Amino acid sequence: MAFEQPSAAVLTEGHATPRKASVTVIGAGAFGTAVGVSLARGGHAVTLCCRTEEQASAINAEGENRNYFPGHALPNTVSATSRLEPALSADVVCLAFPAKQMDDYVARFERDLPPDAIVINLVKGLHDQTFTFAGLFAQRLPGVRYVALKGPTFARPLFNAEWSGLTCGTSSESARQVVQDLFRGLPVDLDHCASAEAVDAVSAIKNVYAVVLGLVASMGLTENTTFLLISRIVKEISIILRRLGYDSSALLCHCGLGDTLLTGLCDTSRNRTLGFMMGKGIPIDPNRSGFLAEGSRAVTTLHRRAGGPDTPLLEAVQEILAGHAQPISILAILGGRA
Ligand SMILES: NC(=O)C1=CN([C@@H]2O[C@H](COP(=O)(O)OP(=O)(O)OC[C@H]3O[C@@H](n4cnc5c(N)ncnc54)[C@H](OP(=O)(O)O)[C@@H]3O)[C@@H](O)[C@H]2O)C=CC1
Ligand SMILES: O=C(CO)COP(=O)(O)O
Repeated sequence: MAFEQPSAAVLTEGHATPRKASVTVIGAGAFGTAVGVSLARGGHAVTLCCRTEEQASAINAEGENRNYFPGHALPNTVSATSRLEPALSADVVCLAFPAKQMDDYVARFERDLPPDAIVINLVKGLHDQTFTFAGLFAQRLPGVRYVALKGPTFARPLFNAEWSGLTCGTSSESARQVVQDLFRGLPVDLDHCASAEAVDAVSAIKNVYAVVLGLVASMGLTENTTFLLISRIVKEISIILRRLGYDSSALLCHCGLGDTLLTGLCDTSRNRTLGFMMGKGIPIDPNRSGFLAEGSRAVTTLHRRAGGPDTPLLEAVQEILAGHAQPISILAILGGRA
């Protein structure tokens, strides 16, 4: 599928009338495809960067991403490639791959990404050394205008153009403007947080607590107990954000409470499903292909950096996910006081 790339550097600071942008989305999975399709509907030219040439060729030949959205035609301004380097000169580069791949991609960005690029990070995870990906980019790619774009947004409803909310976490005013221009006219409500670190942190932390809610749901608890748990989860998340020195107002943005509830309460969530299946004693490999439950990985970093006696749910889920405690042990926490 061929299309004309719009000229480079369109959405620049101070531009009076936003023009259409070229957007690269790295990761042609569920969320990368959904975001790419949304932006294409807004008139932008989108390149999906696939892991394999086989997938890229199939998308270009068939006009659909049959691995993730079979039977759904992609807009003709979406194309696919497996060649990363040329795609990095787009106006905007979106990241939508598993968190564990971030170090590899950052190494490639150091080599091939324009130093003042705009990077929109959709990945929800933590980094062993810098904790947030915002911190990683600040350290390794300091010229890059980094945006953490996270929200209560399952891929399929976004793909289906249902109204969704996203938080634009960035300290760059020009990048914020670009994100607003990108989503103009689309069914996406954007709110803003000046701390990309806080947005990154909260969107990874909520995955861990979605596992907790899945565990407890598997034990058939009532509404009261579920919402007691939610109340305690919100307290733990705010304790963690304060302890790490992040702006806890991110909890009130779409990426905070909204995503904690979406992921923790909806069966579509992979993180909640992981907890639910563990609670039921059904063996599940959180690393198996096609089931990306980021909370299972983030929990170790989160626990090491922010765990303490005042975060007993985090302590419990870390032990359970590490195989050191039985899922039922989560119930012992519910009677305690924060
Ligand atoms: N910002 C937001 O609101 C949201 C963010 N997310 C986050 O986005 C990220 C991606 O999630 P999602 O799209 O749902 O996941 P999927 O599993 O649907 O897609 C993952 C993508 O990453 C690729 N991938 C898998 N393994 C590797 C690897 N080793 N190296 C390079 N690429 C790889 C996959 O390629 P292949 O198909 O070849 O396996 C696929 O393109 C996650 O961090 C998730 O938490 C998810 C939903 C909402
Ligand atoms: O982050 C998500 C929705 O906002 C997706 O949640 P899961 O990764 O748990 O499926």
